[in-house]
Amino acid sequence: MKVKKPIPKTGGIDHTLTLIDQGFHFLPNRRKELGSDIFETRLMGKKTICMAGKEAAEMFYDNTIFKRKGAAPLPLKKSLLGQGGVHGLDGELHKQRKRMHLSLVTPERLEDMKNIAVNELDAKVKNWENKEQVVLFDELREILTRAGLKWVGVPVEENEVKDRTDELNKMVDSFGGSIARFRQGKRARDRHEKWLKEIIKDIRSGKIKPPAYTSAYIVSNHREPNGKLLDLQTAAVELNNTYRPLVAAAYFIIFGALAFHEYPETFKKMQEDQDSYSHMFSQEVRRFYPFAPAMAAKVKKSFYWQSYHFKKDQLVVLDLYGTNRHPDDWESPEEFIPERFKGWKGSPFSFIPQGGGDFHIGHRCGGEWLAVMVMRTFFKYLVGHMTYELPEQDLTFSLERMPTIPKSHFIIQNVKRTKDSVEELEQHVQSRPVI
Ligand code: HEM
Repeated sequence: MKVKKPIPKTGGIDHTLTLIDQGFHFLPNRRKELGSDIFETRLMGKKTICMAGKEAAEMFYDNTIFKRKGAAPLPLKKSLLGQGGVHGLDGELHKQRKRMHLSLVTPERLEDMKNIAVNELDAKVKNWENKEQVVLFDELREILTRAGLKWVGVPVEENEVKDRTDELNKMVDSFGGSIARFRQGKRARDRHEKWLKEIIKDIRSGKIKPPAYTSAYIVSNHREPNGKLLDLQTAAVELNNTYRPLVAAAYFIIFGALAFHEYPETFKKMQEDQDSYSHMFSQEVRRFYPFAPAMAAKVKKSFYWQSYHFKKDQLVVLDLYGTNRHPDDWESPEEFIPERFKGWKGSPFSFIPQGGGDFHIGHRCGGEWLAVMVMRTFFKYLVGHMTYELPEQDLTFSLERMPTIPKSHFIIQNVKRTKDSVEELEQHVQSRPVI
């Protein structure tokens, strides 16, 4: 007979409101209080095991013992993720769908994205020269929306860009427990999916002909293991999954710009970009600054791990933010040190800002290379292709809000474009693995 070790428990009845209140602090605070990387609590009325650290992540991403069906809360699916998409699939269906997603991010297509995105940025910077002030976060979200839609081959009229940007922003900003933001995110998703469904219909009927290498073409024509096309609703969710998350990179780009300001030595190092500094810096931005707090899965079949019992259908939450800062795996985790990634040979389970483990057979984010590449290119642009000043503003960000961003949204002024072309950035080939 196995000897069961009790999992430490939080007191109280249900901690959903505490989670909403404490945001990124919730899981680390409970772990500290209980002196344990694993604890049991109650969230949204359900008993939930929460855990952090490399070993816990390795177990969490083992899809022979964990499943995603029924794990993500319904509000998250109605606003941020969509219903019926790859995030919630298991087994063969997941593998098949994931292959479709990974087929979209070939090295050539990553380079395409880099070039599209940096040209969109460059075009905007020309306008910024004539503006008194620019709210960088808001502008970046529009730039990435434009770039994402162009890259996936979805046609968008100039007069639609504002609406499409607003919809993606609201979806991405919808998690974290605020009812108002959830409602906005859900309405935005409904509108956006309705628009996408018409486009997919037109692609299927041949009225719109995107190139065969684009997401618009591939997702519209993808067939399920049963040989059928994806139903329209699921196709809209999956097509959206191929560019919506790019908007999340805007959060990290702003945090990188904040790091240039708070750690001025990094600005100079980025200009020199020795030893792929831009890569190390982007990795450290993703490790150090908060975006995705945690992921949820359910136990597929009962098992023991370190003498703790995991019962079938038990809800389990992995602390992504806390794992990226776990003292067992990171030296001085609370310090911003890009050089820690020099020749980094760490574990795919200790550095998990976009999920952990394997891209192909597991749920690790399919857009990680793409996000890092766009981040690197934008950081290089910020230090080498333009100059700007920061006026007085509130650059603090609250760890109680999920997702979070500096309160001022990062205002810049006196913008000058300092190079005539972005050719140098286009030629800087970056599509290398990130893990
Ligand atoms: C900074 C930007 C991004 C962040 C923070 C981010 C974060 C994440 C996270 C936390 C997951 C869930 C991992 C899990 O289920 O355990 C995920 C999954 C996923 N992401 Fe991203 N992501 C980003 C960019 C992208 C981009 C640009 C794309 C597409 C081009 C993308 C496509 C996906 C897909 C398809 C999945 C589902 C993987 C699966 O369930 O197998 N992501 N991402």
